[in-house]
Formats: sequence, C-alpha cells, structure tokens
Amino acid sequence: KKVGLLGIPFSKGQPRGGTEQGPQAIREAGIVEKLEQLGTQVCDHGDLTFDYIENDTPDGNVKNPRTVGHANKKISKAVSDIIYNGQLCLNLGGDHSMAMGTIHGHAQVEPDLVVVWVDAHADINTPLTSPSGNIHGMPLSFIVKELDGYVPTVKGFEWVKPCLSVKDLVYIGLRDVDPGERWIIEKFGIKAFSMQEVDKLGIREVMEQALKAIDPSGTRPIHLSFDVDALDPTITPSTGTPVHGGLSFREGQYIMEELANTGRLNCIDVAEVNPSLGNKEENTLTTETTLEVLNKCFGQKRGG
Ligand SMILES: CN[C@](CCCC[B-](O)(O)O)(CCN1CCCCC1)C(=O)O
Ligand SMILES: [Mn+2]
Ligand SMILES: [Mn+2]
Repeated sequence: KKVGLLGIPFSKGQPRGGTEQGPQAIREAGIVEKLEQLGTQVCDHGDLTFDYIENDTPDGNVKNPRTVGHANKKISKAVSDIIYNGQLCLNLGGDHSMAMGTIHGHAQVEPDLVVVWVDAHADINTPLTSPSGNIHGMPLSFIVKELDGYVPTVKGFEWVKPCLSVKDLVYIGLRDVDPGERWIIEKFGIKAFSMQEVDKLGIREVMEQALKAIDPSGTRPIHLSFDVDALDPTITPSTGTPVHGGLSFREGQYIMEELANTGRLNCIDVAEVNPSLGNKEENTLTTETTLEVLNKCFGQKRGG
C-alpha cells in the first residue's frame, strides 16, 4: 500500500508552542527516505495550513475552541481523501487534539475501524471533566458515541459526528489518568492496558489481549494514534506532558511490529513531538526514537 504522508503543524490543543514544528522535525529526521528504503512508496501531501481565528475566547473552560474545531474539520477532510484513495494515511503532528479529526476522517471511509491509542494519557476528558481546558486531553470525548450525552456543545465543534464506540477502543501505556477519565473508562468498560499491566503481563500478552479485545475476528481496519509521550521520557524527552515509567524502546517497537503483522493498519497518527521543549540532543533523540519505533509499522525487521 502507498503511504500518504500528511503534515499537521498544529499546537492549539495545548498551551506549549512548538508542536507545530513536529512535522518538519520528523521529516528532517528522514521519514520519507526511511519509508522508501523499506520499499514503501510515499505520496507526500505536504503540510496542512490552518486559518487564524480571532477572538477565539474560551467556551466554558475549553481553550481555543474555534481554532481547534476548524482545524480538525480540515484534518478530517484531508484524511478522508487520502484513505479514500487507498493510501495508508500517516499523520505527522502536531498536538493530540488532531486525533479527533484524523479518526473522524478515517471513519467516514471505514466506519468499521478500531482504534489503538498508545499514550501515557487517556485523552478522553470531556469539557466538563477536564482539569486544564486543553483540548489535547479531550479528543476522544468528542467522537465516542457513548459519551454523546455527556459532552456539551463547544463552539467550532458543531460539525463533529461521533463515530467510535468504546468497545472499538483500546489503550496501551496509560500512567497519568485524571479522575473523570478513570470514571469514564470504568463506566464504559473501555479496555485499558496501563503500564501496570505492561509490567504484570508483558508486552506480548498485552498486544495479544488488546487486539483480541477490539478485533476478535481479525478483520477490521486499524487506526493507531501514537502519542510519543507513551514512550519513556528518557527516550522521547521533547514532548509537552512527559511522565516517568513509560514504554521502553523495545516495547514500543514490539507494539508496532504486532500492528504491522495484522496487515490492517490504515491510518497512523504521530502526536506531541515538540522540538521547542528540548535542546538539540534531546530533539535528535526524540525524532530518532520516533522513527526507529515507527518504521516497525512499515516492515522494518529487527532481525534483518
Ligand atoms: C491527563 N490529562 C491532562 C493531560 C492531557 C495530555 C494530552 B496528551 O495528548 O499529551 O496525551 C493533564 C491534566 N493534569 C495537569 C496537571 C495537574 C493535574 C491534571 C489534561 O490536561 O487533560
Ligand atoms: Mn500523552
Ligand atoms: Mn495524547
């Protein structure tokens, strides 16, 4: 399958500037060359541009609502087009609020998709449970059908159609979950493999159980939303909300190898790379690690 590369230089889902430099940093680390070396054809769709919305005052406690809402409407359309053209869509972020648009867009073409959310965080606060008002901690709440009655309308989000069921979502890597998110995960029985399960079961068992939980028949299209802060901050330091005790380099690679083995990876987000938060060495380490983990999605074999 050809890979459709889409840059999403966006940062307004959180307060720290710099994630808009994520796409460039990952490109400069050689993502296109790496994919082509693996025999993968790459169609680079360039970077999306986003309109400046003035007077984007908070809606309730939600920050930059119109900017984030409008951006994700554009993201959704761009991803839909790429998937519709039969390409594997690789979205380079940008903060994780982009995943509302990428999953929404993917679901317009593949309504039967399942989501693997690899992250230190659950990113499922509603506007009412969020302690920060930063939308990168809320993207899933706007697209999960079962939360429809719990999410107030937010300026700029009128276009969103919930398109994901909680039974089609699985978390891997959780280690910093807010009380409201804990309540939602519990209430709706969302499958979640926190770092405790990773330690207890081992990553092999986690992947087996995770995929069996959301796709027992082994037939459904997979959307991977990969927040680089899922990995341990010692290997991806340049990110906005680092949390100790993350996935190791090898665990990250194993997750991607198992997803690649399904042959059903259709759409991949790479979120929360923030070059402005690290020094040169930290930024190089972050993008090199991201590439070495990500290339396992595209058939790079550790055994040669
Ligand atoms: C855990 N929830 C946070 C972080 C969301 C991270 C988004 B991601 O895309 O990087 O995963 C943090 C909320 N805490 C902030 C510090 C005080 C306690 C609450 C939020 O703001 O919702
Ligand atoms: Mn995170
Ligand atoms: Mn995230």
